[in-house]
Amino acid sequence: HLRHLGWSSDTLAWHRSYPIAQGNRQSPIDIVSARAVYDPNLKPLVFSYESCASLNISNNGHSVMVEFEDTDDKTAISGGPLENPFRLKQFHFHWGTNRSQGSEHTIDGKPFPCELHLVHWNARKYATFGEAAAAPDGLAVVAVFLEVRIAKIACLYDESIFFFQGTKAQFSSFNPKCLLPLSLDYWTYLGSLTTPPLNESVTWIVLKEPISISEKQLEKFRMLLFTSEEDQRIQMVNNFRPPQPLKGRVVRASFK
Ligand SMILES: CC[C@H](CNC(=O)c1ccc(S(N)(=O)=O)cc1)c1ccc2[nH]ccc2c1
Ligand SMILES: [Zn+2]
Repeated sequence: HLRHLGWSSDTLAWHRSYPIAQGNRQSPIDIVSARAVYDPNLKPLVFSYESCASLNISNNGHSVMVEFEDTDDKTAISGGPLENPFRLKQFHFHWGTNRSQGSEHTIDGKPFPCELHLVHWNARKYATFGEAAAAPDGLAVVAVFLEVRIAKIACLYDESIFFFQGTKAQFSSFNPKCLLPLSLDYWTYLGSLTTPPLNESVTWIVLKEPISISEKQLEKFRMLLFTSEEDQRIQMVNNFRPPQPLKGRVVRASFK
């Protein structure tokens, strides 16, 4: 369990095994809204999540993840900065020990308590997710901020399953459309995976409007564990990478 010195200090050591951690298009970043450039050529985002084929929900050791069947474009995103539809592979979350931290991207230096990532891949150009994850235009991840309000989102957390790393349970026909805010205004920039191997293969699409989560639901995430059954228990919290240098990249906005 020593490997869990705490995610945030781990992230500072990642460059030893993954030198790309100090690359030119790393994620997440702090989005300075005044420096984002409005691009009138950016198209609106289209989420075709109608027929949802969610497969399972699992604790993969660094987040809680819902995986989808991605053998065709039935659950895909198109439009926005993308040339063609990208297929939804999985979604997962990043959160903190308390409300003052947890998200990976920040807006004008402000973090949110939680951030949802909807991970899509370019199945028009690449044969497998793994292949797409290694290509500069292979992945598109939609980031949605979650803020704590007395509201509640569709309960994702099925009490009966996973505390421990490696647990997985059947979780069918969950439609992630209910995880999207009303406004689809977004910022977009070229970046990377925020966990090793940190591949620089992600077109990031960060929605401006957050959705609401209840404190109770956030507490449930914090009950998850990084560790497996036999290990000494370590709470899965603060599984977020801090903002990385922009290195000259421009963030475009789909809205004025
Ligand atoms: C290439 C990495 C991949 C495992 N990692 C991910 O899929 C992933 C996805 C999204 C994010 S985030 N937080 O940026 O949204 C971080 C990591 C991965 C690793 C090994 C593999 N073997 C076959 C396929 C395959 C895929
Ligand atoms: Zn993520």
